[in-house]
Amino acid sequence: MKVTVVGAGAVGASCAEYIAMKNFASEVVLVDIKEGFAEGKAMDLMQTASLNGFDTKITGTTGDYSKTAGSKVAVITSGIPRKPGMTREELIGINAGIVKEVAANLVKHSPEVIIIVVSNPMDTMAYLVHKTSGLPKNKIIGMGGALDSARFKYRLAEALECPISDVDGMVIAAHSDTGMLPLVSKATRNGVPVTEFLNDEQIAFVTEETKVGGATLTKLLGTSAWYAPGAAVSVMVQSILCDQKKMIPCSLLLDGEYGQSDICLGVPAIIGANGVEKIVDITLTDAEKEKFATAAKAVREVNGDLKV
Ligand SMILES: NC(=O)c1ccc[n+]([C@@H]2O[C@H](COP(=O)([O-])OP(=O)(O)OC[C@H]3O[C@@H](n4cnc5c(N)ncnc54)[C@H](O)[C@@H]3O)[C@@H](O)[C@H]2O)c1
Ligand SMILES: O=C(O)C[C@H](O)C(=O)O
Repeated sequence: MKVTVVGAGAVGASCAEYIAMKNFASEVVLVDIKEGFAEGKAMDLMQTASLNGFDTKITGTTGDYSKTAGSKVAVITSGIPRKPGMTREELIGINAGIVKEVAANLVKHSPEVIIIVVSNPMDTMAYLVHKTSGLPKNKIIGMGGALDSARFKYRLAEALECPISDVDGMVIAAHSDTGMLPLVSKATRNGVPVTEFLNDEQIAFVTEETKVGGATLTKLLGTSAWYAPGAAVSVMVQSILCDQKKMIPCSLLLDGEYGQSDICLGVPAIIGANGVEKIVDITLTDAEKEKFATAAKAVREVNGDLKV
């Protein structure tokens, strides 16, 4: 099955690379606006195929969406990333126009496509695609929670001084420095709540470092991260293409779930061949419910800046 990745920059190329390396898609089409850039990235990646042992065909195009026709999944990574000191929300002015136009082009050539939105501010960009693309709500999925949960597990393993494969945990709510909600109450090491091993100070550290995970990397790299974002997208694409029905926190259009409507926010969902198969309703503590509502309020304010 064919996957399109729009934006052949840092994140887009990383998505294509991880998808190809996992060998579950027949073709990945990279699209970029910069002349020759997607073609060059595709050729470079294809020259890793014999070395890395994959058969996925990677092609590139400068803006020719006819080459994306018949895509089962399309990933939108086009747009600008933040620089150190910026918030993701500051990117809305440039990225909203790009995301809206890209989504329209994708749907024109692949009316049945499932879109994964990556460009920031992601929750608002996912909402924009819902408002403008005409796709049903199960076919628009924002990527944030998969990445933020991976960062949560990284910080938990560091604090627990244990292998990452020992830990489990999930981050929901907004993909923003302040609106992320790492679910400490549900995080475990081999099924044992992490609260049995970590004190309040350690938990506060893990929580805060998870929330500012993207900002920390942006400060270190001078631009935002790409390896873990690409890997997170590849997990979501695989769950769709292989109908794995994995439970992944994603930014989805809510219609009463978690007390919110007409907004995209990170919630656990079953991701399979139909895109969003089901939003999973989990019990939150009162404090978590309050934080979820506060995150929703902030995202609503950003959504208010959209001209839709
Ligand atoms: N949701 C997440 O978890 C997450 C994670 C990492 C990055 N991001 C976001 O992803 C976006 C991309 O980040 P990056 O580091 O890859 O940036 P980048 O600058 O490396 O790549 C972006 C690419 O988009 C291309 N582009 C711009 N306008 C386009 C258009 N109209 N059509 C096709 N291509 C177009 C650019 O030419 C560029 O190659 C940013 O908005 C960033 O904030 C989100
Ligand atoms: O931090 C960013 O701006 C990019 C992305 O949202 C991330 O979390 O890595």
